[in-house]
Amino acid sequence: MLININDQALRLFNLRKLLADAKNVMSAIQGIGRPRFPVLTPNLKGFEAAVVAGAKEVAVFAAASESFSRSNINCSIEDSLARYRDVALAAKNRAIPIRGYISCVVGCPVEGAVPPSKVAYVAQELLHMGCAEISLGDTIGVGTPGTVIPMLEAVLEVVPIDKLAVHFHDTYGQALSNILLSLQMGISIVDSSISGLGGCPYAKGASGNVATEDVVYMLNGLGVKTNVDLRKLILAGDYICKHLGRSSGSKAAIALSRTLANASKL
Ligand SMILES: CC(C)(COP(=O)([O-])OP(=O)([O-])OC[C@H]1O[C@@H](n2cnc3c(N)ncnc32)[C@H](O)[C@@H]1OP(=O)([O-])[O-])[C@@H](O)C(=O)NCCC(=O)NCCSC(=O)C[C@@](C)(O)CC(=O)[O-]
Repeated sequence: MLININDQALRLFNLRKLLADAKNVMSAIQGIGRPRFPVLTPNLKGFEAAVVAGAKEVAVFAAASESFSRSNINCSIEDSLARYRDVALAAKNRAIPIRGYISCVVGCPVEGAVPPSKVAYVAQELLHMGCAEISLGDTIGVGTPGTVIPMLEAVLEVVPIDKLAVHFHDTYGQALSNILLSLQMGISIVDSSISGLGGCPYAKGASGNVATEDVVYMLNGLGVKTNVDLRKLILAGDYICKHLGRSSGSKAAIALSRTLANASKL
C-alpha cells in the first residue's frame, strides 16, 4: 500500500521527531567544558526552543541556491535572510553568539554550478546581520580546487578571512584537497565530522562531512599543531560507529586501526 506523504508533512514529521530528542542531546552535553555546540535554528521558534534547552550558541543555515533553500528550509533565500535577521537580533539581545552556514557554495543538486557572486552575497548578508563566523558548505561535495578557489576569492572580497570556515563534504573524495588549498589561502577554521558522519537529508546521495581523523592526520603530516590526540579521536570514532551500526568513513582511522591490530599480533 503506497501512502502518499506530501513533502510538507514529511518535513514536519522529521522536524518533530528530530526535536523530540534534541532536548535530550542538549541536557546530555550541559557542563561539557570547552567544545562549542552551536545549535542549528531555522527560525525564531527554533531559536527560542534552543535557548530554553540550554543552547549557548546558535547557527542559522542559508543556501546559495534557491532550489536548495526551498527544499531544505522551505523558503526563498531572501525570506531565509529576513528570518535570520530576526534570529540574529534575538541572539544579540541575549548575547548569544551566532554562526552562519551557507549550503551549496559550489554546486546544487538541482541547479548545478552555483555562481561565486551568489555565495559572496549571502555571506555578506550573514556577516552584516551579526554572524560571528560564516561556514561555507560544499553540501554535495562536488567542489574541486578549480571551483573552490574562485568561490573563496569572491567571498574574501566581502568577509574578513578570520570569520570564514570551510565545510566540505567528501562525496567525490575532494575534501582534503579543498581544505589544503583553503589553509594555503589563510583560512584556519575547518568543519569536519568524526568518522565522516553526517550529510544533509535534503542533498540526496551526498556523503557525510570530511572525516575529522583524516583532517587531523593530514595536519599532523604538515606539522600543524592541532592539540588533537589522533589515537583518542579514532577510539571516539570507533565508539560512535559501533553505536550507530555503521562503518567509519575515515581512511586514516581504518588504516591506523589495522596497523595497530597487526602490531599487537607481532
Ligand atoms: C525551517 C522549517 C521549520 C520550515 O518548515 P515550514 O513547514 O515552512 O514551517 P512553517 O512555519 O510553515 O510551520 C509548519 C509547522 O512547523 C512548526 N515549526 C516551524 N518551525 C519550527 C521549529 N523551529 N521548531 C519546531 N516547530 C517548528 C510550526 O509551528 C508549524 O507547526 P503547526 O502550527 O503546523 O503545528 C523546516 O523547513 C525545517 O525544519 N527545515 C530544516 C531541515 C533540516 O534540518 N535540514 C538539515 C540542516 S543541516 C544543513 O542544512 C546543511 C549544513 C548547515 O550542515 C551545511 C551544509 O550545507 O553542508
